Amino acid sequence: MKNTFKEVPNEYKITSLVNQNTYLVEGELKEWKGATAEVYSTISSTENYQPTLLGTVPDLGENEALEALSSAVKAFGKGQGLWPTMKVEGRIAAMEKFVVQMKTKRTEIVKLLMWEIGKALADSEKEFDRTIEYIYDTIEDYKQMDRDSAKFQKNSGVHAHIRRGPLGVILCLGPYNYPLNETFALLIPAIIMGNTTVFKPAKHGVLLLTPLLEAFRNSFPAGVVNVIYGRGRTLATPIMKTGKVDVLALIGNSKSANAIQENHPQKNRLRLVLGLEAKNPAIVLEDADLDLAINECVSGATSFNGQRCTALKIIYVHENIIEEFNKRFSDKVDALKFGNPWEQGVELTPLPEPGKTAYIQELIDDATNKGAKIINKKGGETTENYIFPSVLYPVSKDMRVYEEEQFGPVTPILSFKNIEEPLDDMAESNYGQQVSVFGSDVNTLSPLIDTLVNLVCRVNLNSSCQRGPDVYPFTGRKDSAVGTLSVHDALRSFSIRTFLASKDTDYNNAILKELLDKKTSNFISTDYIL
Ligand SMILES: O=C[C@H](O)COP(=O)(O)O
Repeated sequence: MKNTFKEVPNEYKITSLVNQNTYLVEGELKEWKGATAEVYSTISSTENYQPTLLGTVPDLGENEALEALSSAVKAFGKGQGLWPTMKVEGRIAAMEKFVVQMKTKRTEIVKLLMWEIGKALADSEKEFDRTIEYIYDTIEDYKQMDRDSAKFQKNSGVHAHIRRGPLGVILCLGPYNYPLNETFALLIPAIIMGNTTVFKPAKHGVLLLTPLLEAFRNSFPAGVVNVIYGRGRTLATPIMKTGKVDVLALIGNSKSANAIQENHPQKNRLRLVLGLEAKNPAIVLEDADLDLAINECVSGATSFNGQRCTALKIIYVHENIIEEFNKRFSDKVDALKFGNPWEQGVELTPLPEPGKTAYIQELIDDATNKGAKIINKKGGETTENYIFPSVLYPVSKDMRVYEEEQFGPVTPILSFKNIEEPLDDMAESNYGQQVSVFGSDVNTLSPLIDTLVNLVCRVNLNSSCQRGPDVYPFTGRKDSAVGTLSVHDALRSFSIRTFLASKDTDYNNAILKELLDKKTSNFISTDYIL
């Protein structure tokens, strides 16, 4: 593939470096005078290819990691802190103050999203807007929490008033592919539920948080949000070793999650909220609408270059339609447009991880050495920062691309004769997030869907896999997830149901009435007196 360099339009040029020289602890943006790490984009600003320097971030060490932890521990204050005891209205006001400021940073953040992780303009804007919506929806859901779910023994002689309480100190680690939206899918519900947090952004997609640090600082009480920069393990290891982290919230891979949680001295006490790998399959049945199936499979496998945990990472096609499917799928992949994120109609964009093209090439070499072919014409063509999507067929179980989560532009295809073949593979897989099934006969689909829901957590009928809308539960079986995210579920994942109980006497009832009449009580009131 030719180098497709095009002059960067003025509005998207990097005119000044983002030199982030502070980190956020105890409500203070502390100046850092030690070592820094340079942040590069794999997108070139010049015709002769070279990565573009975007700025620097502090390369913090153990002392600063522990300082951030102490700040969060102090803010939680053994349950007595200002934030965990604050009334619902106070927390909502703080979150609203934050989101109002965040909205003013859209242009700046969208531009950094494009440069830092190569996300196309329209998708970067979508990520920003989706995150704003996520915050507002979270606030609304928080107001309504538990109003429809409390059940207590009637006529027990005891009144119960329910609330959701915080869990304590949360260590949050976000992913590079959604450095804003998925990171905030952890951080926002964790904060609003009254927890205090230490947050380390991903290596790519780190500078785009700079415009938000002041908003974090001035919206929440000191120590509620602490933001540190540096290498994940260097910072997370000493933090976990203290045993003072109550929840590890991470979106990334299970290897990192395991290594980090291992350091906690009382692992049984540590709660986990994890979004991990997936290998979501598409199953294309013989009677599928092929136009629809191919369109959905191409976008499902290639959007954001396959760097989505929800991407279609393996495709099973019935043997009677495999030839036609492969031909049309490959042609459609070859027609995808590669370019810089701000280019009109761009569908494939530079990969932010410099080593990614080599890894994808390894998977391709391994598969082709074992008998698969690259069946699309442009498959495997490279530039300095990209490798064009390869469509591999026939893929077998001894190939790495069958097993590994490629998280990049390569799509393995297998054919099947009996539906038990893909179903058995799914049952044996280490993952269990979602599946897409394409077909039209309800008599076939109905029992199939009944089985699929036992293997994964979301079945997409005649459509590709995705996380949204963000109010839907987002989780997975086996190594794909621990806990559930989404607007509604994350509030529950980051809290515990607690209640105030009192014997049904005139004396208690008088006190309760006064307590609950206070509009700002964290306890949901009379609805729950049974
Ligand atoms: O990387 C995993 C994301 O949760 C994918 O989200 P998405 O389906 O909205 O692209």
